[in-house]
Amino acid sequence: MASLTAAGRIVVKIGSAILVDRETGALRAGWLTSLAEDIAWLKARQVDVVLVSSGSIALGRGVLGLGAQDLPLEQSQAAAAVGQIRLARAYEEVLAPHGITTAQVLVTLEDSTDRRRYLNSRATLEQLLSLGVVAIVNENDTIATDEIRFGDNDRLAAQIAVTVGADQLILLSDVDGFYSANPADDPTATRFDTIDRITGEIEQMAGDAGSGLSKGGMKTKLMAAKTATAAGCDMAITEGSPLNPLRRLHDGAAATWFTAQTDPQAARKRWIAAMKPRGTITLDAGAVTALRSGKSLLPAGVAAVSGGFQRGDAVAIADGAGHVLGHGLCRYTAEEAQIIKGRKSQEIEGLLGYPGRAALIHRDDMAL
Ligand SMILES: Nc1ncnc2c1ncn2[C@@H]1O[C@H](COP(=O)(O)OP(=O)(O)O)[C@@H](O)[C@H]1O
Ligand SMILES: N[C@@H](CCC(=O)OP(=O)(O)O)C(=O)O
Repeated sequence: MASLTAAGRIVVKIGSAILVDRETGALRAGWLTSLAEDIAWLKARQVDVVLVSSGSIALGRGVLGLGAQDLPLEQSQAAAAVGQIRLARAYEEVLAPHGITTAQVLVTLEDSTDRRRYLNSRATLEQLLSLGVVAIVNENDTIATDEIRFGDNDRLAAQIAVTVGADQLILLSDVDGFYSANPADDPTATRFDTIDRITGEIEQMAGDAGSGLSKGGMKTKLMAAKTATAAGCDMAITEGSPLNPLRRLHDGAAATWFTAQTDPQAARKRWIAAMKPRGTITLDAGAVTALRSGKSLLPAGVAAVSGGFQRGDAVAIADGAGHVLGHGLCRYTAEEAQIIKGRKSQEIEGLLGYPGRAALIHRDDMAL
């Protein structure tokens, strides 16, 4: 699981606590330089990288002398505005010596819930990736209100990972993984190497953030894991503060990996959809409605058959106007289908000389 260079696309989330020195409120410049080395190393191996970086509020509060206490919303938004410009510049400065161009992308929750905005942000990120640019994504704290905020970059990072179709999401945190209890409070807590399924029991183990600079804690990291893994993306939580954190993870540093869920049924449907159809089955109006409501295709609903397919071949499924609704695997040959089209299931045996199957295309074999 630890191989990062095997991934085509990685989203890396950098938490405030590892980017900003808690004592001084300053950016950890040496560490950021080492992160840039790791990113250049990944990109040299053809891995696309998107960064989701926290730290604007932590940096801004230092510049404005706002102290470490909880800030009212307007003050954290002002701190974010001051800190974000420094944050983006810092990434640009460390990545430019490697010949890497950076971009700043600020998003809000609405950008992922509104389909048009979602498609726009996806297109922009895709364009940046194809140009070799490393996007530095953060929440647009200055315009986000409490109701529409992600509020933590763990979930934002998972959303971005889904948006760009990443293979891996890596959360660089101040802890080296997910423990059976908050290790800051419970020294007997043990770390999970791998979590295949997030159960209620696992959720009970997640506590809040450890440092005053951070927001999410483990609760939001589990939410991120659910989003990412459901979309087929592996997610790791690892200690980010040592130098070269991505190389370390690649070399087997301690981490908790949440494994991507692969839904076999969904994967099968994608496979069917990608198959080249060997013929076309045209439906009558009743069959169109039945298929749309999730039913299998019976011979009675077939109006016409064309092509020369064998049993098990993929066929296009079309409506009476010739619009292709999807693909399916046909359980009969084209010749048999010609014979039984429009007929009731009870008639099949008499027509074909053997009992046959009730469905011409079973709903599990259909991708509409
Ligand atoms: N079950 C747990 N396992 C590990 N850490 C936990 C757990 N529950 C709560 N935590 C706390 O979560 C912190 C990491 O989250 P957070 O402070 O939000 O950091 P980040 O800046 O990386 O988002 C840890 O330092 C730890 O104190
Ligand atoms: N958008 C905020 C992110 C806050 C946040 O999620 O912090 P963290 O828990 O350290 O990842 C900022 O840049 O300060």
